[in-house]
Amino acid sequence: MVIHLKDIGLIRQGKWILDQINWQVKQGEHWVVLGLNGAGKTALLHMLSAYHFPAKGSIEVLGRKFGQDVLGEELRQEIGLVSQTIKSRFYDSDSAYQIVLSGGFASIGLYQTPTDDMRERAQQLLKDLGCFHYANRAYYTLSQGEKQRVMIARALMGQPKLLILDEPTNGLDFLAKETLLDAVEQISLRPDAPTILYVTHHVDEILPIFDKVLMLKEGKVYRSGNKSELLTEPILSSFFGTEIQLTWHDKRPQIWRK
Ligand SMILES: Nc1ncnc2c1ncn2[C@@H]1O[C@H](COP(=O)(O)OP(=O)(O)OP(=O)(O)O)[C@@H](O)[C@H]1O
Repeated sequence: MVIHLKDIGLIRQGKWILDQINWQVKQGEHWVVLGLNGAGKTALLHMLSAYHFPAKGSIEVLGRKFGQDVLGEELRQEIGLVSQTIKSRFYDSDSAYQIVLSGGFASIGLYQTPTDDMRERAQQLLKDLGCFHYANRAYYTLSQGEKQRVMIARALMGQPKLLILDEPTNGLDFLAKETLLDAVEQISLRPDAPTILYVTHHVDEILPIFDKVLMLKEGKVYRSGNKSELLTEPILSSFFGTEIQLTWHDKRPQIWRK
């Protein structure tokens, strides 16, 4: 089991921002976590990465039980997390290559000397993610879409078992978004592919590689399970609280308000 949450509740400032969360992610599955603003998606991800501890329930991630096993840094080395919060912590003057390399040490900034293997791996990842031609450019000179792909390459550097992408297409134009989604698809085909959790509020970003969907609403699991059963007009309409029309193009869903 990659993730096992049993009746999880998380309190912030006296309020249950997550409650009664039951969720199991098995090896080989790729999940989309779908929810509107404020649904609790980021809180859930931070909990999975042991930045937050639940007030109730039990949680196991990558075979580690929270509260029993040693956690924190050790667990985070096995998780590749791409989120706005992480992105804003990088030193702007570092090159794309240095930032990817730093992923091998799970550090912000490069303080240790990378091995030849690490350099080779970083270069290969930059190529795989289509970032090689700007590898030596300072991070701050990159566009949002370029930065985002560098962040994903960095997250893969530590050969994570779990890759969490938190709204990775935020601020990207149509083409940059599609390029990034192509990259996500490619990652799922790698021989060392991690389990991917893709967090979004955009239904059209649910790629065919994602078979499973966790629908979060107001801190609770609205529904979770197979995409084919959950992405229907009645379920999406009641989830979003408005009449939804759903169509599929190339195995990707699109929705409109009726
Ligand atoms: N430290 C905190 N103190 C109080 N409330 C919090 C705290 N952190 C989060 N919340 C609240 O918990 C709820 C869930 O927040 P969260 O950031 O997880 O939502 P989200 O689904 O990621 O939303 P978005 O799509 O807008 O990023 C929100 O109502 C938020 O205001």
